[in-house]
Amino acid sequence: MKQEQWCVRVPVTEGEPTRRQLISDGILDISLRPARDGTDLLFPVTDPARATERWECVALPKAVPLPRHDLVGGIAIMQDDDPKEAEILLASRPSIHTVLYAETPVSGEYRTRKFRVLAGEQVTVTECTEYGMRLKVDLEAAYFSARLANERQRIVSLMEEGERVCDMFAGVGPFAVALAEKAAIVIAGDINPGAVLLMEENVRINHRHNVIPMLADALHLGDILAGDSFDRIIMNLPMSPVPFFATAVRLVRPGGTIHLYAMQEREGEYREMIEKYPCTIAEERQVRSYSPTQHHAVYDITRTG
Ligand SMILES: C[S@@+](CC[C@H](N)C(=O)[O-])C[C@H]1O[C@@H](n2cnc3c(N)ncnc32)[C@H](O)[C@@H]1O
Repeated sequence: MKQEQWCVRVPVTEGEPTRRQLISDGILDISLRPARDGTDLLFPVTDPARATERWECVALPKAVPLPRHDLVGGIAIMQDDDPKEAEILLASRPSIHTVLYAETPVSGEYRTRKFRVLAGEQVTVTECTEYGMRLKVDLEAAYFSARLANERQRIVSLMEEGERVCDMFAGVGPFAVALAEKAAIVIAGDINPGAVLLMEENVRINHRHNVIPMLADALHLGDILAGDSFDRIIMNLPMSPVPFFATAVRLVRPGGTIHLYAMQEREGEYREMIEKYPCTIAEERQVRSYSPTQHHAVYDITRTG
């Protein structure tokens, strides 16, 4: 659609410096495309006093603001229950196949949510990529959050080649598969059979030959893996890690590391509990903020004795 507007005429050779000047003066009309007339360019402006003439310019399509959402592979999870906005979101990128709304918060032993499809395909399954790793997820069947992607890479960077690793709450296997790049072996347990099935698939599609997915209650890992000891333990059950910490200490070798993830309101909240064991805290860091009062923290803990 064409629209008449005040314009500044300049030779094409002066186009770029003029465009920059008009932007810095705050008078370039960005809703219209600059026009060409022979060897001249006409920049639409909002200030008639700076214009040389009126000219017809083509209107640019307006950028549609997208509703707030999280992306996991081809699934967008919207924060509002709004099917009309969901259709806009679905149309915004060809890679989005489904738009979901979470009907419940993350809850229960499996840390899952119930979803309703607002637009697109009736599925909760998708595949995402994280630092080259492919992950098949089913957002309703098993917990998954893409927000720990950087944290997983931090742990990989701390590792030595050939470590023995145990991931006590492995979910669909994002830590296990990522850490397997450097580890000799990763034992990866979860209590949710749906998560373990997806983890097996993720191990396979990423061609890992050193991950053992295991359907197991972490409380029993001390007995299941009796006699084994590990260089590194991942404990990512941030809402309730305390009952499992004794098992983690039992599984890690002296000098080895436990990464304990915890949801906390104040810094150092878990320090006293940790220091009841033969352990020192090498580092405590905030991974991400979770709510106005809580943040997801990680304690890097060394077993001393
Ligand atoms: C917060 S999720 C973390 C999953 C995964 N580590 C990740 O980063 O995506 C916690 C996982 O612990 C599992 N879980 C809960 N209680 C458990 C238990 N007693 N033993 C083993 N796994 C458990 C849940 O099924 C869930 O998959």
